[in-house]
Amino acid sequence: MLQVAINGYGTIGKRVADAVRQQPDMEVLGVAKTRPNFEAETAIEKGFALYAAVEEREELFAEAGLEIAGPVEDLVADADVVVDATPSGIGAQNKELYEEYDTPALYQGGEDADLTDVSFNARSNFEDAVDADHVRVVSCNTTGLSRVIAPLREAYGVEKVRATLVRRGGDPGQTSRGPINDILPNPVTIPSHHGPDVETIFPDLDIDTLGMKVPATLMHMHSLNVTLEEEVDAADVRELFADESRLFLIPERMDIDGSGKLKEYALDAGRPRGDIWENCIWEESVSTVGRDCYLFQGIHQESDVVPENVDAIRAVTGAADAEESIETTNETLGIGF
Ligand SMILES: NC(=O)C1=CN([C@@H]2O[C@H](COP(=O)(O)OP(=O)(O)OC[C@H]3O[C@@H](n4cnc5c(N)ncnc54)[C@H](OP(=O)(O)O)[C@@H]3O)[C@@H](O)[C@H]2O)C=CC1
Ligand SMILES: O=C(OP(=O)(O)O)[C@H](O)COP(=O)(O)O
Repeated sequence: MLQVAINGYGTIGKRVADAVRQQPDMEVLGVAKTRPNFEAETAIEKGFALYAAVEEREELFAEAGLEIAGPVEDLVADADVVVDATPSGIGAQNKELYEEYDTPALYQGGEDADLTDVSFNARSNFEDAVDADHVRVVSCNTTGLSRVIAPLREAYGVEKVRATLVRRGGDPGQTSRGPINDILPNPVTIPSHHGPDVETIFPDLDIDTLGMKVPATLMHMHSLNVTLEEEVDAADVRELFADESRLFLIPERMDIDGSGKLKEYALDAGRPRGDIWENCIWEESVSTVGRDCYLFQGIHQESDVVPENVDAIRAVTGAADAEESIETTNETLGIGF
């Protein structure tokens, strides 16, 4: 059994912890936090060993009646792999700690690409992360773009990708985020960081991305134009996507017209926290004009990177190959509506 440490138990960390717990070949050794808020309480209620990420704050947990298993150093020392899911920039500060204990580490998309040798997307470059010591699981948006680009490249070749990303302003719990009543070019400079980030997965890809932020919390929305190297019927592209386990083609008959109904569907389907691990591509939007392919997809920012983290754990520990890992992760989490 792989012993997995989760350092940073917030939006991503708590989801990764639950997903790891469902795997037959790994278990959660413990989770680390800096303060005894509601997430610390639920971690304890779920039976996760809770470690103090900052030694001086350990007594705050005792004052709140929460039992601490030890300092984060103990957790890192005893783990086979650590998933760092701390806020952007903190992962870079933690790298020294993981190196000190010689524990392989995964970082999240908020960290700079040059923090690690490998940026990871299970469908696209699992092998690059095999036995690596430091791997960055790319951001929710980059994951969403990579999952679509990989099969298109393999099947038809891709000349150029142009993507406009309509980004949710913040997660549902991020009460300090905005905009509240505006539409922001964000970043206003072009390309947005997403294009170069996708190139960490596909170094020779020609891609331009533009970003915006809107007053929404549920999901991101991508408008994609991919110029292929050959003319293809839209029906063939739809078939290609239908074979991809982490792409959900929303059928017209479902009458799902946006992120709100997608989330409602996920909740109705019994998904934990209403999570949607798959890219949600509107089937009717998949169109071709000559060599240009177009589509709209919704990306659930809080959860699409969760299965990717589980697969990255297997990659860095050499526990399984891509096909086996993706299959196990999909089956255990229930990926595929
Ligand atoms: N949310 C999203 O949509 C996505 C986020 N990401 C990336 O994932 C990473 C984490 O983001 P997210 O989960 O949203 O962030 P959150 O703020 O929700 O969670 C981060 C957690 O880390 C804890 N933390 C803070 N400082 C430390 C520390 N020094 N050591 C250990 N834990 C600490 C915080 O807990 P405490 O209360 O104890 O301070 C908090 O619960 C970022 O790189 C982000 O860019 C990637 C894809 C999507
Ligand atoms: O990695 C994300 O988005 P991004 O790919 O647009 O940077 C996550 O949705 C987190 O974004 P945030 O930096 O707005 O919290």
